[in-house]
Amino acid sequence: MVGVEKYHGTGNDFIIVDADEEVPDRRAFAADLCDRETGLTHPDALKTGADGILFLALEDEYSPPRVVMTLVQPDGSVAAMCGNGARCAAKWVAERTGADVVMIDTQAGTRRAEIGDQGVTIEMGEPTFDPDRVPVDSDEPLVEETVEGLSVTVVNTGVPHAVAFVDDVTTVDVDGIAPAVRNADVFPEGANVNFAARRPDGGFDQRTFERGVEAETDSCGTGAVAITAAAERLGKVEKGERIPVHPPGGRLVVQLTEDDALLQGPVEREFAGQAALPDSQPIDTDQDTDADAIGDD
Ligand SMILES: N[C@@H](CCC[C@H](N)C(=O)O)C(=O)O
Repeated sequence: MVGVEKYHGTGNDFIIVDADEEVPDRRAFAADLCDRETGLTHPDALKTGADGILFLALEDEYSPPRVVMTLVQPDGSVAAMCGNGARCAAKWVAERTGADVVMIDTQAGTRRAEIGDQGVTIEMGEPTFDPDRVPVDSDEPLVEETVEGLSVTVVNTGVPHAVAFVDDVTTVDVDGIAPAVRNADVFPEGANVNFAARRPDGGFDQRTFERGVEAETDSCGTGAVAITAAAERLGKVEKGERIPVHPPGGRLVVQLTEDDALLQGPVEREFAGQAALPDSQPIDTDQDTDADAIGDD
């Protein structure tokens, strides 16, 4: 059995596993436990399954403490970054160490997180529209360009995102529209697909179809930052403003600075328990289970 905990950030839910646990096949483990019908459940679980598994390697000899975060998604892919996952990881470290600042090592870079009265705030790095860095198969940034019939602005906020501004997110057929955009040839590594609509409070409603989950999720932190960055690029908001972004699972706040983006919101711990390895995964104590042992898909 493997010790697991469950956290969520505005409904984007993650199973957290200490990287010291023996999990020989992380992809199979993620597919098994994240399944929304048959995956991990518990009396205190808000939902069966999860949007991914965070394998966390705590390095508490540092001050502030550091943690190496590896997100394995339900389809077995490893995402370079996850805004809500990183916020959950920061809270997990804070609960173990008492620290209110945590450094999170991700494949997209090291990110600083602060745990406080307003929830967990993470420095997400500077969003980029550079076609080589999103990446997109184009010489120019994609700003209000049509992809598979949808007008999108494309930005990397740790992972690639396409953002479509619409009048009302509630009427969008996300499952009908997003998969073709997510898989469009112009995105060599795929893209997450976001729909955003202006709110009277100056913020945005958000719905996101996530790569790796291959479904709409209740929240996406890198998506909230992508919406705000695209809005700034299009002159809808300004740097320095605190922009409320409302995914179906709650409320996030994004603030763009000259060279960074702050993402803030609540994080909840649901439960701790044990999970069985899939039948094909006998524990082999000789196997390497370092975070690096699993590569990008
Ligand atoms: N939900 C995450 C994003 C996770 C990564 C994404 N699915 C991808 O593969 O790019 C977030 O909160 O940012």
